[in-house]
Amino acid sequence: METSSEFTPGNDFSVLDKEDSNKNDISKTRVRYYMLFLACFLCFGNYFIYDNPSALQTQLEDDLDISSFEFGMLYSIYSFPNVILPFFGGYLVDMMGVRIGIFIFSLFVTAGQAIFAFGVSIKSYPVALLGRGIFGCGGESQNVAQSAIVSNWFSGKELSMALGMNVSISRLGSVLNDVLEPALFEATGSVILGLWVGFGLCVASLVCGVFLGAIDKKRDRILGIQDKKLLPDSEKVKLSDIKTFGFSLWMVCVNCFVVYIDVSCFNNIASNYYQTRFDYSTQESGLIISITYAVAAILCPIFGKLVDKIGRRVILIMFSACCVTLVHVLFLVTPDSHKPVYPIFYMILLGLGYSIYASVMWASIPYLVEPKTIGTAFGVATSIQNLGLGVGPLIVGYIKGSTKKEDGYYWVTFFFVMMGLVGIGSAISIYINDMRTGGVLNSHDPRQARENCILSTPQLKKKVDEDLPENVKKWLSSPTSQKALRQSLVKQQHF
Ligand SMILES: C[C@H](NC(=O)[C@@H](N)CCCCN)C(=O)O
Repeated sequence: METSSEFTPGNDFSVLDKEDSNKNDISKTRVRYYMLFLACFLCFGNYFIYDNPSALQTQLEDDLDISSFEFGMLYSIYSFPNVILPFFGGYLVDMMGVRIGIFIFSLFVTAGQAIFAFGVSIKSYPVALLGRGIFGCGGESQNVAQSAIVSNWFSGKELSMALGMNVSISRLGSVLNDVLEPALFEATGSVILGLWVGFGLCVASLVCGVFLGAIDKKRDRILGIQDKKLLPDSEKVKLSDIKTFGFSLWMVCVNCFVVYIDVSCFNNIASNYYQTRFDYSTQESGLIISITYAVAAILCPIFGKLVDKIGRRVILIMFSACCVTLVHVLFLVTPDSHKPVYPIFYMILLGLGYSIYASVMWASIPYLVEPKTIGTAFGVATSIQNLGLGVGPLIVGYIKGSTKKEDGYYWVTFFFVMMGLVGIGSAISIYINDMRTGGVLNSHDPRQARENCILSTPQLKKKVDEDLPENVKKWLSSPTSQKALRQSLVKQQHF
């Protein structure tokens, strides 16, 4: 971690005066729970509409008269731009401020769904595709902005719980889509109503975003946090800040790439997988695959709270990578048969692994980078995740099409096992690096561990010895002053 900030005693003591304004910090009051409630529903519409096509696949293919490949494009056109966009989305969040980001990305999501629903209602595939593309331009970045604003309001002991709540409520959106869309189609015989319900949910999420922004602005005013546009150049986030990202952050990205291939890419093909290998009907397969996200909706906040208490983030990431890999090993050794029960339990295990992973991995990111680059870091991780979600299905499709054993699914499952092993390996490398750099991720108080680690860097010790006047050195030698200094530096986002 760079420790380049100029240390001048005058600045430092005035910094400590800010302690007073922190007494009025509304993020330390009950207001933060209203904030969390709004943040949780910010992406509800997004998750609901993302899987609209899969819930209505047969009907959409009929209505729009499209092939399976063209149907798949409804997802690809969302994913591929997101290899690039969330990175800039995160950068933009850090540069222009999270509030404007939330508003713009939510507009893209809502407008995208309106165009998609309109395209389907006039039976125009190109218009529907355009709508999915516009949704993609905001979908992932909205998620990045959600994580960034929650990380501003919750830290230390509550961050994982808060991010876990986000995933839980968002994934309820996925589950609601699985249940509601087919039911609305049954009731009306048309897919249009369900798509406009999705639009309505996106508008509701947009409204949550507006209120979220208003509360966040109030906090900034109280704390005297400057508008990003007014910050001096040295404080502004630069694209080159990405160079400050350390080994652990990049390994978390590798880990995210492979684990999400194992969870999400498998989920995309799981319906056909269960029908082909285990003879389940379409509806039965749909119900079985919804188990993963339903389990996640229940467990994510629980694991979030647990990890805030016990820390052990890297161990939990390792454990979840093991669960996910075990699921695919079990699929590999399970022979094809007629409606066996045990593969249902595999989905529960996948749900368990995914819940731990989703509530721990994303929440580890803020502790691996400087506070001013949190948005950029979430953006980079999301871009790399989308790279996996973009190429994963192509690799799976290629393997399935070019091998015969178990209808191509044997080697597909083998591929998932390999990805899982890379997940375990990268988690081990994060563990080793974390141990070498102060055990920040595994600590139950990562902020404190990071502060300790920062003040013990050789560069800072050298700076103190060489540059500071005697009276400041004396002041610095007291533990109380050191604690105050550490807290001030972190609050001032010098680190
Ligand atoms: C928490 C995690 N988030 C993501 O995977 C993001 N890429 C957002 C997905 C948004 C869906 N349209 C997750 O959901 O596991």
